[in-house]
Parts: sequence; structure tokens; C-alpha cells
Amino acid sequence: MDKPKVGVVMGSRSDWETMRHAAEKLEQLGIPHEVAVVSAHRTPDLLFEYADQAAGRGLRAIIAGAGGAAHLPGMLAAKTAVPVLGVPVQSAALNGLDSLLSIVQMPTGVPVATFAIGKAGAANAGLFAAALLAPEMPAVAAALARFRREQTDTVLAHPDPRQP
Ligand SMILES: Nc1c(C(=O)O)ncn1[C@@H]1O[C@H](COP(=O)(O)O)[C@@H](O)[C@H]1O
Repeated sequence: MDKPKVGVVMGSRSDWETMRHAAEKLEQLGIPHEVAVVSAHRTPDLLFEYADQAAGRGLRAIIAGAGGAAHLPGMLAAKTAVPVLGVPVQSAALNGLDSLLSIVQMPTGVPVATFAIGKAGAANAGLFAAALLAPEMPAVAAALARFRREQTDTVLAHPDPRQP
């Protein structure tokens, strides 16, 4: 098994229904990745350990999803220079606006690349990680180019929205 290049982490198992869309894109594009629940609130020591070891283990990006008071992506970014891609998970109380604002409003000096709320954001975070890796992984570059071509072809093949 290839060493993981991307870590997909989330604050709770309940986030998997959203975050699986990131993992599926990585799988589809042939990117070795790992998946784990890591929480700034519930497992703070594990969070620090994960961040401390990320670069040394060869991770080139961390996709971090969390909902509500979504501190996970920002805390990871505080502890590692590995790029953190933050995915706001849709919350029950505030529809994910709380998650989005918690992730996007980072102080200067500690960036988190923030994606859209929910599964579209998760999928795009997976695609963005692929774009980060493409220059050093020709097979990923080719898979990404193929994905985009097929996406375009699908739209062009069905230009009339009245037709099924
Ligand atoms: N935002 C965070 C963090 C964190 O930021 O570290 N850890 C868990 N959570 C979030 O709490 C929500 C509810 O979690 P439960 O469903 O387990 O109660 C989840 O969306 C999770 O991401």
C-alpha cells in the first residue's frame, strides 16, 4: 500500500456522510489517502499528535471537516505547515453557517483554505487536493484532466434541459 498523501479528518463519525465525498474523489483519482476522526474538542491530544506528525509521514494536504464550532481545521493549521483544506459540515441548528464562519475567519498568518458547506465543498476539497498533487504525480494529473473532460462532455451531451 502506498503511503497516504492526503489525510481526511473530521470532528465526528457523524460527519462521514459529508466527508465521504472528499474521500470518494481521492479514491476516483487514485490518490493514496487515510481517513480518521480527530476532534479539537474531544481528542485534543490526538489532534496535536496528528498535526505534529503530518509532514513527517508524507501528507501533502489535510482535508478537515467539522460542524458547528468547527475549530478542527484552524487548530490543525496552527500546528502544521501542511496545507489544510477546511470543509464546513452542515449543522442542524444553523445549517452550517456557524461551521463556515468558524473555519473561514482565520487570523492573519494561519491560513485555512475554506470550501463550501456540505458535500459539494467536500468533493471540491478532494479535487483541490488532487490539483495540489498533480505537478508531482503524473497519474493524478492525467486522472484529473480526464475527470474534467468527462464533466464537460456530460454537460455538452445534454444541452436541452427539457430532455431527460
Ligand atoms: N466541530 C467539531 C469538532 C472540532 O472542531 O474539533 N469536534 C467535533 N465537532 C463537531 O461536532 C458536531 C456534532 O458531533 P456529534 O454528531 O458527534 O455530536 C460534528 O459536526 C463535529 O464535526
